Formats: sequence, structure tokens, C-alpha cells
Amino acid sequence: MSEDFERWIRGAPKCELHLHIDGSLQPRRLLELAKKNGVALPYASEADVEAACAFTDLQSFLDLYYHGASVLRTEEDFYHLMGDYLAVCRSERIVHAEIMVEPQTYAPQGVSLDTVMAGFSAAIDDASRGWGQSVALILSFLRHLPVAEALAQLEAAEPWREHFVAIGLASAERDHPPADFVRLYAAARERGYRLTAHAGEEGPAAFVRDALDVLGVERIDHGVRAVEDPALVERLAREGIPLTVCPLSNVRLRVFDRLADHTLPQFLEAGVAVTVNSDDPAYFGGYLTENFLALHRELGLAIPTARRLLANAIDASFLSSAARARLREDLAAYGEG
Ligand SMILES: Nc1ncnc2[nH]cnc12
Ligand SMILES: [Zn+2]
Repeated sequence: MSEDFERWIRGAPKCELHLHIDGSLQPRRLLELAKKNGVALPYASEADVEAACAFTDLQSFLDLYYHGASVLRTEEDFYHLMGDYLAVCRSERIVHAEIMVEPQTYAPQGVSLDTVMAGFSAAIDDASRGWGQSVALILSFLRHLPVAEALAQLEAAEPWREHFVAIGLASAERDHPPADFVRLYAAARERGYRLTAHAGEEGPAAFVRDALDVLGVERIDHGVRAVEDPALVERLAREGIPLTVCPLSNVRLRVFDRLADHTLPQFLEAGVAVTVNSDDPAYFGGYLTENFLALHRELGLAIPTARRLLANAIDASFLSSAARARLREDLAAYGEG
């Protein structure tokens, strides 16, 4: 590990574009909330939770992830969840974060969107006033549930519309193709949301193509399996479609056996606007900085390429062009460490 790289990436102004807020629920907070809210979990200690993070595929992770999120019940719980992640943003210099909120996850516990958003928005206000944290929220839908439920959730989110910049689509990809959500994306587009979706994580390259052509998304979450279709990779580069890639997630969920096998260098080589993100850092062994450090260790990521990845994330963000220009200036002013 080069100390220069580590110092450089820790101090660099970074954007995170792919972060599920429930995926930032730290084991300590998970156990504390389970106890407080009387939710039975099969884990007695943080070590037990960490031991459960030996996933075999996406579904094996999602089972733990939704179980974990079921401990969240009160406005204060949501305040702490968001506040914990924003504290990480402050300490890691993640100056802008686009955060996925998935209200359908909390509905089985009878938790209302008002409770969720009261807690989240209070934590965001505190961080924004406290240290100028920039946040955009993405209203993310669960693709293992019917599109009719997604449409009802989109409608129910109207009172909180101004808090969300975009919609997203997450959860089990394999049997739930983009085409199932055409009506959701049409309705969201009509309401002025920006559009993104998970595609090509476990699903085939064709799902990436369909997310673009059938749903009309402007960026792709993951998208790594696009590499199986060279014409699609060429199109992503030509059309400037960004990919929010999550290296440690891909290894933990067995998309790649080892980080050394990751295809991020191929996408970069092909001129695709890849970005680096953490996905579910509490479950995958590291936040955004750790993803960059792992790429440095395992794939030899050097400062100039890391700078390119950080610039890609600014350009791929859903910020206004004025805000993106300011972040580009801050990054340009940040030296070589
Ligand atoms: N990596 C991932 N893929 C799909 N859905 C998710 N929800 C949380 N993390 C996810
Ligand atoms: Zn994700």
C-alpha cells in the first residue's frame, strides 16, 4: 500500500452516488435498535453479525439486509441511521452523497413514510447546517414486489416529492427484468424525477440495454455485466452513460471471485464513465475510501486514474450544472497529495 495514495484519497473531495441507507446500518446500531424495539435477531454480538456477512450471492445478502432494516421503527431510529452515515461522509470527505431510500422495506413493520422522512430529513438538515454536507435522495423501489405497489408508493411519496431528485430500482434482479417496471418509470418521468436503476449486477447485459431503452434511465447502478456485450460497452462510452460501480460489493456478492478479476479497468479503457461507490458498506467491509484503497491494493489504482473516477462521479451526479462546476473546481484545486 502506498502511503501517498492513501493520504491522497483520504483527503480528496469525493462524491458517492450508490449507497442504500439501510446498507449503512452498522452492527452496533443494529443490535442497539433490535434491543430497544424488541426485535429478535439471531445475533448476540457485532462479531456474530460480521460472521453472517459471508454471502453466496445477492439473495443471501438481501435476506440479512431486510431482516436488519426491520429493527428501524421510530423517527429517532431513522435520524440515527442517516446521521451515522453523514458522520462518515464528514470524516471521509464525501462532500456530496446520493442516497437511496427504500420505503417499501419498512412497510411490513407498519412504519409510515412520514416517520422515515421526518428522521432522515432532520439528520440531513443538521449535516447541511453543521458542515455544509450536500445530499440528494433517490426514491428506490424493490423489484421483487409488484409494479402496482411501486406505483402506489410513488403516489404516497408526493408529500415528500421535493426531497427526492430521482427514482431507482433495487433488490433481486434475476427474475425481475426492467420491462416489469415500464409504468413506474413512465409515471416518475412525468413527475420530473431523474431516472436510474440497478442493472447488470447479477442480471445479464440485456437488462442494462433494457434499462436504457425500455425504462429510459440516464445512469446505471452496477452495470458490470455489460462487459459481456462489447457493442453495449461501446454504446455506454459513446452515449456517456455513467455506471455506479461498487467494487467491494461485487466481491462480497460473488459477482467477481476476487477484486483482481474486476472489470472496472476494462470499462475505463473503453472510455465508459465509471464511478466508485460503496453500495452497502456496513455489510461489505468498507465505506467509499476503503473501496478506493482496495482498488489501489488489488488493481494498482493510481492517483491520476482515481482523480478521473472522482471527476466522473461529479459529472454523473444529479446536481445542478452550477453545483457540479463548483465540485470540479474543488477537485482541480486539490493537489497531488
Ligand atoms: N447490491 C444490491 N443489489 C440490489 N439491491 C440491493 N439493495 C441493497 N443492495 C443491493
Ligand atoms: Zn445497490
